[in-house]
Amino acid sequence: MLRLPSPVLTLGRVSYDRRIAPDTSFVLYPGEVLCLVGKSGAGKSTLLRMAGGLLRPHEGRVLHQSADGPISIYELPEQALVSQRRRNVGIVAQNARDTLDMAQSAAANIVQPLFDNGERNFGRAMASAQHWFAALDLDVARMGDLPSLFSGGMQQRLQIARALVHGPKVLCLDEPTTGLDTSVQVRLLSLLSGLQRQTGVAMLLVTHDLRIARLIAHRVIVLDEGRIVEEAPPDRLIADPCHPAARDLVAAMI
Ligand SMILES: Nc1ncnc2c1ncn2[C@@H]1O[C@H](COP(=O)(O)OP(=O)(O)OP(=O)(O)O)[C@@H](O)[C@H]1O
Repeated sequence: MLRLPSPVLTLGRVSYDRRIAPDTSFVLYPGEVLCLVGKSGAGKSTLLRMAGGLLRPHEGRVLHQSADGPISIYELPEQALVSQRRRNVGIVAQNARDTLDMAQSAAANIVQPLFDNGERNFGRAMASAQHWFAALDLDVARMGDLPSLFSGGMQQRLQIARALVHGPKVLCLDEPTTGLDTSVQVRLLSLLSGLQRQTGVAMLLVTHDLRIARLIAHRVIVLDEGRIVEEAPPDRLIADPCHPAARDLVAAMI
C-alpha cells in the first residue's frame, strides 16, 4: 500500500475572525507545490501568514515538521516560535520591501537568515550568498549593491535567495510575480520550479491567477470568502471547475 510521507505543514481547523472560516484545514507534503487561489479578499494571505508562523489563528492548530516530529507552533513561547519559523520557513512577499532591508547590501540581506540561525563564520556565509546569487541568475559582481538598485524582478529573486539560503522545509510566497512583465513572471516561475526540484523544499504559493498555478503547482486550493471551496490538481481544476468561485477563476484565464 502506498504510504504518504508525513506532512511538513498541517493546518488543523484554524480560523481567523471573519477572514478565515472555522474548521479550515489542509496539509502540505515534502516537495509539494500547493497554490492558494481566489479572488481579492478571499483570505489567501491570511491563511498563508497563519501557515508560515506569522499570524496566530484565533482557533485551531498549525503543525510544522521538526526533527522531533510535528510541533504545534503557536503553542510555543514567542521566542521559540520565532526560532522555529526562522529555521523552517522562507518568506517571499509581494513587495520586496516587506522582507528586504533596503539600507543593507544585497549580500547582507541574503546572509541574514544564516546569522539568525546561528552561523558565525562570515566566509562560509558569504560563500552561501555567492552560491544563491548565481542560482537565482543574479550577477555576483553586484552582491555589494543596495537592493533598490535592482529591477523589480531581480528584487524578487533576491527575496527568493534570502528565503532559501538556510534550507527551510517550507517556502511561503505571497503573489511573488504580481506587477512584473509577463516574460519576467514566466522566467521567475521557471527559476522557482527548478530550485524547488533541486532543493526539495515544499512551496505554498498565493496567487489570484490560475495560469500561474498551472505552470507551477501540483495541487490547488480554491478559497472563497475565507472558505476552502475546492481542491484539485491544476489541470483537473481548469478542465472541470465545480464551485462558482473556481469557474470565475477559470473564466478569468482567457
Ligand atoms: N488588518 C485587517 N483587518 C481587518 N480586515 C482585514 C485586514 N486585512 C485584510 N482584511 C480583510 O480580510 C479579508 C481577507 O484578506 P486577505 O488579505 O487574506 O485576502 P486575499 O485573498 O489575500 O486578498 P488579496 O488578493 O487582495 O491580497 C479581506 O476582505 C480583507 O479586506
